[in-house]
Amino acid sequence: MEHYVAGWRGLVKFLNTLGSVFGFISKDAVGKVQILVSLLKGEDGSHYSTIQSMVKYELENQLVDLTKAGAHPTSGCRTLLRLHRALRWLELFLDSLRTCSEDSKTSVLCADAYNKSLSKFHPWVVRKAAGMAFCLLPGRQAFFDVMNVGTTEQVVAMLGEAIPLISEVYQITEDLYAQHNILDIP
Ligand SMILES: CCCCCCCCCCCCC/C=C/[C@@H](O)[C@H](COP(=O)(O)O)NC(=O)CCCCCCCCCCCCCCC
Repeated sequence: MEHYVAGWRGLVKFLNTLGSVFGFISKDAVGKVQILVSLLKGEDGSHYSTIQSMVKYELENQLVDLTKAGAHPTSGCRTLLRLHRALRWLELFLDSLRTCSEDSKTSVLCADAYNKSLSKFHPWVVRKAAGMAFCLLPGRQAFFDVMNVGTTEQVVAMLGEAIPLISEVYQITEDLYAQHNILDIP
């Protein structure tokens, strides 16, 4: 969990460098990261050291709203699920950045990745706002420059190393949630 949270903090930091139009996205992600940190640092923190132990603890103690929103709007399971769904978007987006041609538009790649993943969990108004924000993404080269990794080849190589790790984390979480039937927490 500590590493999961640290990873998200790094992503949010990067997102913040892209400008204030992404503020509403960053704010939501920060809020969710903050919920997980509070659980991890709270008095029941020992149960939150791994995603597996969190799921077990919260389910065994009825700390999750399973069918309709209720007493536990900020459960660890619900909160992490929101970030988990966003991780799938990230995986698709980074993979398209890695393999795209020089003249590809990041806004289109980002919107395609979003439409294939996270968008299905969002209401119309959020989808619209996200679509508008995507249009303001820097172009491919400028985007690579802010990543501050080096040449395009170095960025592509870094993404080639990072994406399989993101996929692995995504898959482990997805399998765990599927096994406990908690992929639809409201
Ligand atoms: C680089 C471009 C960044 C575009 C980000 C794409 C994701 C678009 C997400 C739009 C979310 C809008 C904000 C509102 C979300 C919430 O309604 C919704 C549901 O929560 P609720 O059930 O508590 O209400 N929240 C979510 O789905 C969680 C969204 C978390 C988004 C985190 C995005 C982090 C982006 C990190 C970018 C890093 C790029 C790295 C490139 C090297």
